[in-house]
Amino acid sequence: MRASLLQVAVNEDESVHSRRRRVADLVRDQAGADLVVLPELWTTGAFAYEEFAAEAEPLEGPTYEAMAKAASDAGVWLHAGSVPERAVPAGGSAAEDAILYNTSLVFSPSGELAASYRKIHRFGFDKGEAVLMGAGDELVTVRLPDTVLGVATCYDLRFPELFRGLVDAGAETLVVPAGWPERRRSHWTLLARARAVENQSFVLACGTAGTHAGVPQAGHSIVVDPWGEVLAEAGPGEEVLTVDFDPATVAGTRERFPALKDRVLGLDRPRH
Ligand SMILES: O=C(O)CCC(=O)C(=O)O
Repeated sequence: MRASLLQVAVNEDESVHSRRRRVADLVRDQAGADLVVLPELWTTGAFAYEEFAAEAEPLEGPTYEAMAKAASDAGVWLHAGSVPERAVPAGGSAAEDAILYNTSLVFSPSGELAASYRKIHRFGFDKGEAVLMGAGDELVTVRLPDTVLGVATCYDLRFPELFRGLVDAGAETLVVPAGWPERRRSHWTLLARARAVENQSFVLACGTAGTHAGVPQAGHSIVVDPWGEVLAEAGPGEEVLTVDFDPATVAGTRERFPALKDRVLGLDRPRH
């Protein structure tokens, strides 16, 4: 299986509109890949908190439309990274009751929406995304012809129980779009490898490059195999990271080294 991770540079000198067009062309250039992956919030930048409300889109907004078309033009599965989604709860009125979510979109090679995922763990503690956006509450997996994707977003990478849930739901390839900052790059690489080893799964983690809102991005998108070996790693700038991998390695690794079978469940609750 061939995957291309598009490590997009998100800089303020490019408008959201131009970047959307540029990224759609980049996706089209990947015809021949099986899966293309984009980063988190690449339209605005993950740290451009002041842009979220202005650039938020309904689920089927301009990014959805551009990415659905790019996926079908290229004939690829596309994890289109995430967008700031503006959602109006049932019974609410559009302007006042809208909630923003950090929502990932996955398209099939015919341009149909195969899945969407609202980021569960919001980053920022008492500011930024954590206060500006709502939290998702559903785990999402996507069945491709040769593997099952489990999807998570950026800060989710720090929460191993989410990934265990994805593995329990059948995931074999964990896809993590991100806007990870350079100052914590060592955590990014370490956590991507840890999630791969402990879940005996491939990890495809795609970050952004460039600097926005004063936050230099880490780049260094990474693909890790179920044994924790790094198959490919990008540098710091905009880059297309292409890797060929065999999804059957997951079943082989889980069979030869069946650590997942030795799990003791319920340890997250006190016993006494
Ligand atoms: O956990 C981190 O260090 C970075 C997380 C982050 O930047 C995000 O989730 O947007």
